[in-house]
Formats: sequence, structure tokens, C-alpha cells
Amino acid sequence: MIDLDGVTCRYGRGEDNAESEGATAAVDEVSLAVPDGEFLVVAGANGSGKTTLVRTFNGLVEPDAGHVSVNGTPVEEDLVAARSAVGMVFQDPRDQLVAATVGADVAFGPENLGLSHDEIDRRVDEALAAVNMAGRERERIDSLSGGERERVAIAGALAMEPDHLVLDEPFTGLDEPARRSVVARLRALHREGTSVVVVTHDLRDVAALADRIVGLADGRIAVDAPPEEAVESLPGLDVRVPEGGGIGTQTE
Ligand SMILES: Nc1ncnc2c1ncn2[C@@H]1O[C@H](COP(=O)(O)OP(=O)(O)OP(=O)(O)O)[C@@H](O)[C@H]1O
Repeated sequence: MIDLDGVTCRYGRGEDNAESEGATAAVDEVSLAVPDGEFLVVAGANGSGKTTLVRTFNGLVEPDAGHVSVNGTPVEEDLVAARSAVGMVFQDPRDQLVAATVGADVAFGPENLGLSHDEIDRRVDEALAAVNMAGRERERIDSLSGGERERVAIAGALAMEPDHLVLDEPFTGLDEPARRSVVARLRALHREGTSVVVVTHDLRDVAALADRIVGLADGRIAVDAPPEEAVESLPGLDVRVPEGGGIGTQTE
């Protein structure tokens, strides 16, 4: 369980502004629980605070007020535990690719967990297959397209097999086959019990998988409801639902 209690985050404001009106807060007194096994979609307009909010889940952003705990432990008390429990795929893959080759990059996290070679190989194979990049371990990261780098970043997070997987705009730059493959993997992970949090403007595929959609506006929760209900309130939040409706129409 990820649990946020009254979380407020501000950027670039000195002490003088710490008590100023909420308009300056990127995230403004948000309380939110993500239960184990939930598929949560976080939606909202540009600048509504989505990225900042999810980055508090594993201590990448430290709140100015409020508390975040993961599996019952305050994040600030055990950052290592929070980061291994909450895997994160950033909006820009350049922020997280660390190795020269695809295989080395995906193996990097599992190696740091001290797993056996066999287990690391299994995870790398499985994660690369999940993003349609099986057999491409030896390719250099700097030879990949942006979409391919995004897929490697997703594979790296999958290979960590975290309790909670958070993906920030994971579909940007993915072509349709890659997108379908990632969606199918997220669906399978959810079925296996991992909680999945997807930050997105584009509800095309994920709305059908979501247990709940949280819509942010100006750093606050404006909508928190099952997809069928949430979408009714979402037009003002600048999210896109395909013509014909994505809800309930997801196919493999
Ligand atoms: N590093 C930063 N320094 C200063 N301000 C920031 C920083 N990161 C975000 N902000 C501001 O905080 C607010 C929330 O930004 P955030 O990136 O969390 O929103 P978002 O909903 O994820 O936006 P987007 O959809 O554009 O990624 C915005 O006003 C943004 O300009």
C-alpha cells in the first residue's frame, strides 16, 4: 500500500512563501491511498501536478508538508525499501538509462538486488519480451530511437519486479505494436497482483484496465472514481478518450 496523507510540494519558493496560498503548490494537500493490487490511472492537464505527485511515492520528491508511507513504513525512514517496492518509469527515458547496452541496462537493477545470474537472465529476457525487444540485449543504447529507449526504460523497471509499478506517460513515442505489448504486460502484471499506477493524458487503453482514475487539477484531486464515472467529469481535465469510447472496449 502506498499512502499519502496531506502531501504538499512546492518548487522554487523560499521560506517566505511556504505559508502562501495554495496556488503556488505543485501538489496541494493530497491524501491518497493506492492499495496493493490496484490499477490506478492519474490524469490531468499539463502542469496539474501528476509527475510531482507520483515522485513522492518513493522519495524522489520530498513533500514540504504531509507524509508518504510505503507498505506501512514512512518513505523518509527507509528510502532503499521504498525504492525497491516502488518501481518508476520516468517520462524521459534519458533520466534513467544507465548502461551502454540494452541487456546491461535492464540487468542493472536486478544486479543491484544481488540476484543469481540465472534469475537476472530470466528477468532480462522476460522484461525485454514484454516490450517487444527480445534478443536485442547487445544493441547499444545510443543507437536506439526514442521509442526504443522508452521500451528499455520500461523493461528495466519490469525486471525489478516491484510491488508497485509507476509509469509516467509511458506511451509517448511508442508505436502501436509496442504500445499494445506494454499494455498487455501491464494487464498481466496487474492480474498477478502488482499494483500499477499510470500517469497519462491518453486514456485510450489504460482506462479499460483501471480500477480507479484520479484526476488532478492545480495540484488537487478533482476526480477520484471508477473509470466509467471519472470519464464523465474528465473533459475539463484535458484527457483524451478515443472516439467510440475506450472504456470497456480493450481487446488483447
Ligand atoms: N523542477 C521544477 N522546478 C520548478 N517548478 C516545477 C518543477 N517541476 C514541476 N514544476 C511545476 O510544478 C507544477 C506541476 O508540475 P508537474 O510536472 O508535476 O505536472 P504534470 O501534471 O506532471 O505536468 P505534465 O503533464 O506537463 O508533465 C507545474 O506548474 C510545473 O511548472
